Amino acid sequence: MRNGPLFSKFFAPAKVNLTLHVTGQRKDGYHLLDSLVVFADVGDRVAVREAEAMSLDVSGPMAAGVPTDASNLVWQAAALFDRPVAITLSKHLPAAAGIGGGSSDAAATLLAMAELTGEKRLPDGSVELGADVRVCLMRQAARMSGIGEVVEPVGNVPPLHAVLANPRVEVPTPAVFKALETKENKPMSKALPRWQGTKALIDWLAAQRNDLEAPAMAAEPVIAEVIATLRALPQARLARMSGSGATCFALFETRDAAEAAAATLVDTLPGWWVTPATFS
Ligand SMILES: C[C@@](CO)(OP(=O)(O)O)[C@H](O)COP(=O)(O)OP(=O)(O)OC[C@H]1O[C@@H](n2ccc(N)nc2=O)[C@H](O)[C@@H]1O
Ligand SMILES: Nc1ncnc2c1ncn2[C@@H]1O[C@H](COP(=O)(O)OP(=O)(O)O)[C@@H](O)[C@H]1O
Repeated sequence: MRNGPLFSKFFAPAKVNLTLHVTGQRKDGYHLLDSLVVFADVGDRVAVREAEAMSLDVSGPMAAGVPTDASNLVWQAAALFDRPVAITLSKHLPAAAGIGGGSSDAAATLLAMAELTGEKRLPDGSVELGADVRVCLMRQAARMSGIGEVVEPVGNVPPLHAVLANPRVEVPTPAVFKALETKENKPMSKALPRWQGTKALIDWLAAQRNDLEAPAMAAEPVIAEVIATLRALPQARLARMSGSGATCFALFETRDAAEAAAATLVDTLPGWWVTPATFS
């Protein structure tokens, strides 16, 4: 007996680590993090439809190279529900890019499957699909700690206007963590400030870090070029890498400034993936 709709679809927003402090390493090798995470108004799209057998169709401008079999996280997420579905995944985010494509797609699939099946609880194994899946299920600004399993919503993050840029090099997350020299770095302040608007948030962010920037740049020197290029954009207030890279973001005080800067980059660097975005 079915107890949900025949079809369900969810947006899978890009996850952006505004800060990423690596504060230690567990015995099993996983790293302890302290990260302020936000979500963008750009992302992938996932849809699931009841079917006789599992299938996956991957399309969209960033589909090239994304697995179309059971190794895709959307397939693994849907399979946890024990109900065959036809999945369609429209890729707009670059893969292996530090903006959680796989984790956000997995979270969107879990939400779509829960709607389709009428399940109130997510199946065992859901958050183990990836370290970022828990925060991606929340889909709102959050402070993420532990190895990604501790997620607290942060309610007072003012909207941020940004340009996201990726030089189209894939950076494997494990290699970047492995190359990080100092594993024990300072966390963010215990209590986060109550930012009075976008400018105050950007000023505070400027004093925070992404500890994975240095090892990612050592592996892919073009990331330093991306950050320098973003920093030099008119009205850019801050440029930083997200996650383990190679996607970087520049922050602006207005959406108009972000859109104008993105248009300049698209013209001068046609080989890069570039988009204006608003984070919340
Ligand atoms: C670095 C972060 C920051 O948000 O983002 P991305 O660069 O992936 O977007 C995440 O912690 C990544 O999350 P995710 O990409 O889901 O990680 P997983 O697939 O679970 O782990 C990939 C590998 O990264 C390393 N890893 C991941 C998370 C963590 N806290 N410590 C680690 O050392 C481990 O080597 C692990 O095998
Ligand atoms: N739905 C998916 N989208 C992108 N990559 C996926 C997906 N499912 C599995 N992968 C695999 O996961 C790897 C990491 O991709 P992704 O999750 O986008 O990166 P990151 O860990 O940097 O956020 C890719 O190289 C790809 O082979």
